[in-house]
Amino acid sequence: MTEFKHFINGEYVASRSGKTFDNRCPVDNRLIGQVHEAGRDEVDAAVKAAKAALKGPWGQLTQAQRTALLHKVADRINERFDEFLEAECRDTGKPYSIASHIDIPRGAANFTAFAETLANHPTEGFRLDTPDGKGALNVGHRTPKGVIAVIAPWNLPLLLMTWKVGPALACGNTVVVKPSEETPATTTLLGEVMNECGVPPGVFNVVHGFGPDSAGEFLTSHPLVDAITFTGETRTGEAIMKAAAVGLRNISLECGGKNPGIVFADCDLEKAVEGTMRSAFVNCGQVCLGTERVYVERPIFDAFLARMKEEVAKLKLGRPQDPQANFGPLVSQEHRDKVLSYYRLAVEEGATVEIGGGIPDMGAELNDGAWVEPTIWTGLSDDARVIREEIFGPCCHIRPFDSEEEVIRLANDTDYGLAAAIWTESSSRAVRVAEQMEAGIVWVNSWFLRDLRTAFGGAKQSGIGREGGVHGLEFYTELKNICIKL
Ligand SMILES: NC(=O)c1ccc[n+]([C@@H]2O[C@H](COP(=O)([O-])OP(=O)(O)OC[C@H]3O[C@@H](n4cnc5c(N)ncnc54)[C@H](O)[C@@H]3O)[C@@H](O)[C@H]2O)c1
Ligand SMILES: O=C/C=C/C=C(\O)C(=O)O
Repeated sequence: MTEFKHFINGEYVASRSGKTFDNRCPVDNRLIGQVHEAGRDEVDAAVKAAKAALKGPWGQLTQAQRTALLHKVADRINERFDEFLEAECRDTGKPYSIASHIDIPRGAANFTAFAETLANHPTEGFRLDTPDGKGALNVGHRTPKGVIAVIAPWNLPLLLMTWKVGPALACGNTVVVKPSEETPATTTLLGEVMNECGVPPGVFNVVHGFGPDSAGEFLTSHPLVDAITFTGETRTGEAIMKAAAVGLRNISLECGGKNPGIVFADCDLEKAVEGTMRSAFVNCGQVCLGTERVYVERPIFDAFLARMKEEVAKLKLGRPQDPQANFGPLVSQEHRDKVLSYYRLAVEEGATVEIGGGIPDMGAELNDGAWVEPTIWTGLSDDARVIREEIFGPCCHIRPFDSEEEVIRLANDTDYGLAAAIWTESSSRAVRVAEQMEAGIVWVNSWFLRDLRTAFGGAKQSGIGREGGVHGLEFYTELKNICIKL
């Protein structure tokens, strides 16, 4: 039985209260271990350790030394690749075949990419004319923001946590991470890696627990936290924004989506099917950028739907270790209840269930797991809740459209604005439509093709701020202008 402790000031520590909660594997619902739940004491100790570390050896490192240290962290994750893979797949149930080429490599790359990008970013300078003719020089000088609270979700635990810890450390901050209560393993393991690499104590801290009235709330309301970066649901983002208002702390919020896929009749049908399949079903549909609303131009609607159904029927459900498996369970029983409630709601709202819609029979050993069938619906009205609310499961609704104008209106008719995917062989149409999408990220003839130098974030209720590349600098550093009179 594994015990997940907090990682504070370079040491694994238990909760003083002795309070723990169960960690279960969604493949078969077996108990993996016990997770210590942080109270205010542990959160306070972690934040104070992070604050103190800013003034310790970490704060004395040059940018080049920090960059080298973060490369070492990435290398060590890669050396311990199999342990990270095993831990991540045990917590989430996702197939090794997927986590081994997305989650774990990106977990390592998030350290190297941001260390390099941020180390090589020029500073701003302006020469100012003055009445005496001698002038002045303005130089932008960046310093770390301080202690960053990182609140992470469960769908891509290592990837989404390091996506924030990487740039935060590259900029010289210290962090206190609160991983999701569903997925404590890889964040805990990263503590060992930090120690092995010689990252000074207090630079990377982890506290476990839930959100409200638990570690999440204690951390985001702690007065010594200088800024909060969050990935998760929009409603949680609202709570975090309120917590950050006290003391006027900065926030970066990456929240939910209800992303459209737009398939034009002039697309390469096979490419569109392959991409839409991934965008709706990879990671059991638990990707914020995933497509839950698919709009297909009427002349190819029947052909597209038929091909999608064929491909869904071929998805291979199985244990993470099964090399053939490309579809795992949802993250938890609780999340399965939510997704199944939408499966029922879709029928009540008048959907035609084209494929799936229920619980698969996985056999005696796996039937207690959080499995659901990959599902396609048609026939819902545009105001159905299933069309408007984020489900975060392996499902999508496919609807025909007749004109570019109509599909732009439909795609944007949502409170969210995270991502969109457009499938067309016409580059002028692709650009025209992409420019009109109310979304932070638009893919043309692809999906989840990520360049870490680019801006990442959401429009409307999908978030506030942009991270990625140099964009994170605005959040992770304080920009000071130094004006030197000559
Ligand atoms: N935009 C993005 O980049 C992105 C990426 C991945 C996931 N997501 C979104 O995340 C959601 C799924 O993840 P989830 O269910 O873990 O999200 P969630 O909002 O339930 O939880 C995220 C984290 O917030 C913590 N939390 C909850 N309430 C809190 C509070 N009041 N104060 C402080 N912390 C609190 C949780 O314990 C967890 O660690 C989906 O909505 C998905 O779209 C967005
Ligand atoms: O579930 C959401 C996935 C987000 C992906 C990233 O943040 C990324 O690729 O950096």
